[in-house]
Amino acid sequence: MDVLLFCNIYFVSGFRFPARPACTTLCFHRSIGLQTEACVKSCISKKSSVSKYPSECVEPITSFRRRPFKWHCSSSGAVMTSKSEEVSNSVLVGNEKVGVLLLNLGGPETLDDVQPFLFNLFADPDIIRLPRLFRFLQKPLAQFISVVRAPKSKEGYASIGGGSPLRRITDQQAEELRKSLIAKDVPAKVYVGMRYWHPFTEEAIEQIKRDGITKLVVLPLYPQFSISTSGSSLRLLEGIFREDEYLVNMQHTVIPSWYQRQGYIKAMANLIEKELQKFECPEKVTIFFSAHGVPLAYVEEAGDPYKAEMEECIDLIMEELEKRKIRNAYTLAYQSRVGPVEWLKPYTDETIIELGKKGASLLAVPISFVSEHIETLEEIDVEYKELALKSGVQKWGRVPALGCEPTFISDLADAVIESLPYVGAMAVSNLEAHQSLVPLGSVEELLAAYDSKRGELPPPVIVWEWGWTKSAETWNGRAAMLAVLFLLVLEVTTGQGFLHQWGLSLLP
Ligand SMILES: C=CC1=C(C)c2cc3[nH]c(cc4nc(cc5[nH]c(cc1n2)c(C)c5CCC(=O)O)C(CCC(=O)O)=C4C)c(C)c3C=C
Ligand SMILES: [Fe+2]
Repeated sequence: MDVLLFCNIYFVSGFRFPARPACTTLCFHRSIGLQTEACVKSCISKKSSVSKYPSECVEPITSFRRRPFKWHCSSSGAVMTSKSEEVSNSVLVGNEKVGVLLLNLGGPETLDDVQPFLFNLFADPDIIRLPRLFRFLQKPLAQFISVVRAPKSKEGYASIGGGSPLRRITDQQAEELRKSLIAKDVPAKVYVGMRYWHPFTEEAIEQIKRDGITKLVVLPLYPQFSISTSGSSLRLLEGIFREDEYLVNMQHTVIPSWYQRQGYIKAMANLIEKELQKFECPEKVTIFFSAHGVPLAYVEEAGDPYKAEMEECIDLIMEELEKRKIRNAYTLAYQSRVGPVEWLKPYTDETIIELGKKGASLLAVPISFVSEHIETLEEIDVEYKELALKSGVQKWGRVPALGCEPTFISDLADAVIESLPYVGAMAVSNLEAHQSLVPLGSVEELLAAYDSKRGELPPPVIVWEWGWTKSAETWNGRAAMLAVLFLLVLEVTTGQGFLHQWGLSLLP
């Protein structure tokens, strides 16, 4: 059986995030992203007719209270700096030192890094999710898949200069954010913590401890929340926090997603507007949003808010463009699927072919990530462009990733500043409640907040259905795994199993 298929069965069967009642603190914090009003507005005023995705909307959270406030450097009004390098990069509110932790994916810096990077990625239980009973297989499986996939990935990285630009760009973003915060009278030290490659999140945390940071804002560099990206990084962080005495006492807060922020939306609209001008007839161009995909089961079974946030984000960008009298056709598709299971649809390649048949001109907009990376530089700029031109697309263009675009960086700084008054507010109550130490609760609670309407998530497989159905596939997969496990145990304990009979005994 294809190993990826085998694993992907458990993308379906393994996921379950028990929903808990949405807590007010979670919703409250979402005010940093100005989520609810914007969402309702965008749902009411969907004017564009060519959107290919269902026009549903994230349910506004009823317990939300917008608390209008203006950031004052501290309640005492004092922002203290010191001459020492360590302290000069930190804001002291009273005696507190402030840090910002940017979370990102990380990428291989050389071709030799590719396989170990892939191993780290596939060893992540939020990327390949095995049921508890089979967790011991996570690392061997990750080893196998990473070795099998490495040659293809290496080709891609070789074609973009032999490594990922992610570390360089994220470091630049961190530096620009630091400068922007200083310019806004909020000096803070900015750290980068990658999930799958250097500098690892653990390394960033060690530095945070060495620097004696006492107030931390955690900011995933993904505009939209997904279990597989921000969720995975937050889960890791939660584990680190739980086991560390220093971190237990450090006040912190998390900005889980920020796609709805005005500054981000405006920055995206600016880039799109500028690229459209490069076409002969800008108004005839279809704006083609291409988001990184996730397996469908993440959204349908696990309640990942990623798809809903993506759609809302695009509505907000189109509304902003409309205000500028730009009323182009637009569409959203999902790219970069891995393995044979169903991912979010429509797929980018299939959509390009469809639009090519109509002779459209396309402006590709990478939407789920804020730096250039292998999937913009290779997949979009080379593979999809080639496919587009071959399929009849008239003209092709691509909007650059945001990188260090000033409006965007300034908005990230504003998000950090707006979150500061809440740093620690939740950590204390969490501590008292002996709950998660990452504010906004655990990832499960975070998801529950996004999923407030449904209350309880349906189990992955509700009832048995006859025929070639998802439930049949899942249960067959589970039965097959159990049978293999049983036979292996038999083999090892008795030395008389099927391998022995075939002359392939595991025992000497
Ligand atoms: C929001 C962005 C991303 C989501 C969602 C996401 C989910 C996801 N990814 C994989 C598998 C792979 N991703 C790889 C690289 C990669 N992924 C993202 C972003 C998201 N992934 C980025 C920005 C990058 C590129 C990093 C870089 O080095 O430039 C790779 C490795 C590259 C390759 O071999 O294609 C894999 C594999 C899964 C399975 C998944 C959801 C479950
Ligand atoms: Fe990915």
